Amino acid sequence: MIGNTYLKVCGQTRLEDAQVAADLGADYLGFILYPKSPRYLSLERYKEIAPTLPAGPRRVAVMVEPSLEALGEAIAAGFDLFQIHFSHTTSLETVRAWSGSVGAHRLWLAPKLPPGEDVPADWLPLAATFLLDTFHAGGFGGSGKTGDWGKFARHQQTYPQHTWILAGGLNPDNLTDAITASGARTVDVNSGVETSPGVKDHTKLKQLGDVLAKIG
Ligand SMILES: O=C(O)c1ccccc1NCC(=O)[C@H](O)[C@H](O)COP(=O)(O)O
Repeated sequence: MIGNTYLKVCGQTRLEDAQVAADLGADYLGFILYPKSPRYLSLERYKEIAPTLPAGPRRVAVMVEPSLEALGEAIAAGFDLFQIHFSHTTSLETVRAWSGSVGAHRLWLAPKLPPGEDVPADWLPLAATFLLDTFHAGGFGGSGKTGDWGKFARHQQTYPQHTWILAGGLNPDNLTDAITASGARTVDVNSGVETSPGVKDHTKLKQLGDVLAKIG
């Protein structure tokens, strides 16, 4: 936690970036196990670096519509939390199976919600945490574009028993406005603190830490 805000730094591929994020006070490190992502890290590579990753932050497996087998492999690799991106048309049965597999307390649901669509009430008991990312038709995450901060605020106010994570295009320049407008207590950063996909910009990360400390 930096100030009063929990921080996830996503798209980790390098030990040195994970260390800088941890030194800053990041609560979560995200590893994208999705081959189509430019920040893809194979599970094999994750297992290689896992023993030398900084001890503090919790490790989040970021997956897209995983099979139960793939989810099982991520569980076996020792991740703490499981962030699943998925189409809003995914069946309730599928979401229920993910929840049953990892447990609602370890599941972060990241639905790809088109503008105007809210999180369906049916999904709420299936995960303790929801990550609201920017909708972009061509992909599932890492868009670099900011989303609907008002929609985030409404969900967080309506369902305070859940943890809500704001994602999408956040960077040191817009973070203060984003937190003010959304009321987010947990934020996810990715391309806004990179020099290139999968490579974190240590100067921007430190700037981000300063911004969060100033917000308090
Ligand atoms: O970042 C990706 O490439 C990605 C691809 C597929 C699924 C998820 C992905 N990222 C997950 C995240 O949690 C990102 O941090 C989130 O989408 C925000 O990214 P950005 O807009 O770059 O800040």
